[in-house]
Amino acid sequence: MNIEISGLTRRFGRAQAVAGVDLEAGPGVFGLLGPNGAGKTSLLRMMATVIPPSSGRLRLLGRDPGSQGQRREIRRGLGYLPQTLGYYPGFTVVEFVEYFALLKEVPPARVPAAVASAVERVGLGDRAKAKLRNLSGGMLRRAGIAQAIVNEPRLLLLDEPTAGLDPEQRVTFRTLLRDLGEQATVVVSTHLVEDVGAACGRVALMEKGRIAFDGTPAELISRGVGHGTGDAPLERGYSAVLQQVRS
Ligand SMILES: Nc1ncnc2c1ncn2[C@@H]1O[C@H](COP(=O)(O)OP(=O)(O)OP(=O)(O)O)[C@@H](O)[C@H]1O
Repeated sequence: MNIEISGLTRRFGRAQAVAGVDLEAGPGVFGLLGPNGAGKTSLLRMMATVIPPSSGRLRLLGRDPGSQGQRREIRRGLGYLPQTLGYYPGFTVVEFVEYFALLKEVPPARVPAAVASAVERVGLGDRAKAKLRNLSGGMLRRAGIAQAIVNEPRLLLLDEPTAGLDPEQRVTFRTLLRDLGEQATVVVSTHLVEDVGAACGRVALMEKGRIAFDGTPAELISRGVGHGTGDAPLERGYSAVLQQVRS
């Protein structure tokens, strides 16, 4: 299992962002849904080794992120696209992705090919030499995805990756997600239920720091039959689960 989590919590002062999560995941694309403030980003940040848990057990790629040496090994096999990623405006796309490849300790001889492949996979091949300050918001998001996949991670964590992507790019991106999920564990936090239906084999729905549903998209759809509100079957499943846990 690439992710092994039990009883995981995270507090920020008085706010209980994550309130006891149990989760195991191997390869595949895993969608993380939930309303604003449900705790998705906090959970992803713990899995990305960016913040430590307040309590509970967390093992990533079979290792303990609480140990400095093992954390370093995890980071070599990890890709993370945060909700907001800082960009150096004067960097070109290639320079930006290369910077992350070096941070993630990709062997230097392999860096140029790894960077070219990541840039190509997100459809920025023709903008490889463009400065980041000259890219659109959606293109910047794609550069962010390129840095996340440049080390061919076994654990890929994407926080709202399709925000800002145009419909054509979103469809292309879902194909990339499915490809990546053949080998890696890919966790995608999103507000777009279409992404989940099209690309995820499994979906969890978070509410108030806990997982209120964990199953296949088809199972989530079936929860909404005759219940829930929404225009699409997944939206009805989503709202039915939320109505149930809130009642
Ligand atoms: N750094 C922080 N300091 C204080 N409170 C925080 C911090 N990060 C998150 N929180 C709080 O923790 C809770 C969960 O937030 P989180 O960002 O994890 O939710 P989310 O599901 O990702 O929301 P969204 O869909 O809006 O991105 C919220 O109540 C939020 O205000």
